[in-house]
Amino acid sequence: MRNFISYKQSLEILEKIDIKTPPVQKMFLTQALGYVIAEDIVANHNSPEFPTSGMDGYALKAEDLNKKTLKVIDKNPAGSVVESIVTQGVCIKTFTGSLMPKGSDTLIPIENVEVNGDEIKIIKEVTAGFAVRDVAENYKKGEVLIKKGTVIGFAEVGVLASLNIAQVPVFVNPTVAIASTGSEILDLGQMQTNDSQIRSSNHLTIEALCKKAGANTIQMGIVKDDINSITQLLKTGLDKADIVITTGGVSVGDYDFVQDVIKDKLNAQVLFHGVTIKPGMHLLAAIKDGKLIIALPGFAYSSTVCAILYVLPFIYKLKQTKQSLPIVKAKINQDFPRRMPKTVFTACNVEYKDGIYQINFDGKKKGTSAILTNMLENPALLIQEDDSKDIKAGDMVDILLLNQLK
Ligand SMILES: Nc1nc2c(c(=O)[nH]1)N[C@H]1C(S)=C(S)[C@@H](COP(=O)(O)OP(=O)(O)OC[C@H]3O[C@@H](n4cnc5c(N)ncnc54)[C@H](O)[C@@H]3O)O[C@H]1N2
Ligand code: MOO
Repeated sequence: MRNFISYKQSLEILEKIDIKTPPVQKMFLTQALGYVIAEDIVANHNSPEFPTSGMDGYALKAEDLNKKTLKVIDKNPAGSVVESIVTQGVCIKTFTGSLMPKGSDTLIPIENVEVNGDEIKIIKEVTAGFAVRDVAENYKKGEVLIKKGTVIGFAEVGVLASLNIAQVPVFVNPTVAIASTGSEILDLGQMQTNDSQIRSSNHLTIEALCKKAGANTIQMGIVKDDINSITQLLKTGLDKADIVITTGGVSVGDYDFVQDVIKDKLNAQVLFHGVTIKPGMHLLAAIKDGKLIIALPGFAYSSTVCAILYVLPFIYKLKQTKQSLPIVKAKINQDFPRRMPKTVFTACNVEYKDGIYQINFDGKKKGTSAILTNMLENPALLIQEDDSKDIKAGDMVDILLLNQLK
């Protein structure tokens, strides 16, 4: 007899799994986008190192701001260091990004002066210290700029570049092996020989989700409902990957062999088999030699939802990030009664309007868990917890933003 557990319990079990810290590798900065930084990144210098001009203009002493005219004694282009010194009554033409010349403390922009030969007349005053970028305005030597566990995005790339870190220490990404089981499913391009055969989408949907989450993937393709083939496939997956995912063959049919293979052939430790969620009630999670096996149901919507709910958070965990699923509040446009004592995930459309997320079910198809097309365009999943009440139009509800999955 299957011992069903709640969604919450199933998440707790996966959260408790002890995992080894992944190895660290050095990655060229240009290749490091999306990887997870394996060390705190500390500034090894002040930025800027010296007072620097933030505008094009004339560097002078603040005490000279009330002088009628000032003599321009030199030019100070960005990229070179001017030797001349600003003394009383003189200024140096200085540009955005140039170091402030010695003796100066204020930059008067070119728009604020009239130029007559080698003299300037101030026509609009500025305050003392104007347009001078202070030492360490951007960051200070010794400051932790990027914390270990951060996913490298565009801003991290820029900050690492400004620190001249060409090789970034990152964690090796986890590897996920994916296979779909079923004697009725065909891979891309495979010849159809009878009417009951359908194209497999699951192995490719899940590969795409895992790749998006930054995992390396091993696509193992399709295998028939045959105990030996499934056993062999799972063994190969366990050899090569940190997580092995299968789809199909986990419910109660005569040909649902995946569970038997996991339990009896591999002698894996089953963490749970059966969760009170819709879709995905037959989901099975097991551990073998420190590797996680997740056997998802065959239906396309079920396997996709369950991969999002279970596989992605486990990838985040293996990657050592604090990433989590993008769950936010949204306003629902219709009543939505509670249908069953399960945690239910229903596809809806989401838009951000009038400062809040709003959901509706326009054009969403009703039927079995086979309907993957409900996840096209601007989809989200409405989450109804197992102990939740009937939802009323206008209520704020929890949704999972599918287009913001990382
Ligand atoms: N008597 C019962 N029958 C079923 C139950 C049940 O409790 N009692 N549960 C239903 C639910 S809920 C689900 S979910 C499915 C899960 O079954 P399996 O995981 O064993 O999956 P299959 O039977 O292999 O396939 C289900 C369905 O999905 C299609 N499929 C399979 N693989 C793919 C693929 N790679 N890409 C696209 N579509 C796929 C397959 O043809 C079936 O139509 O069981 C219910 N039955
Ligand atoms: O468990 Mo199934 O995934 O509900 O359709």
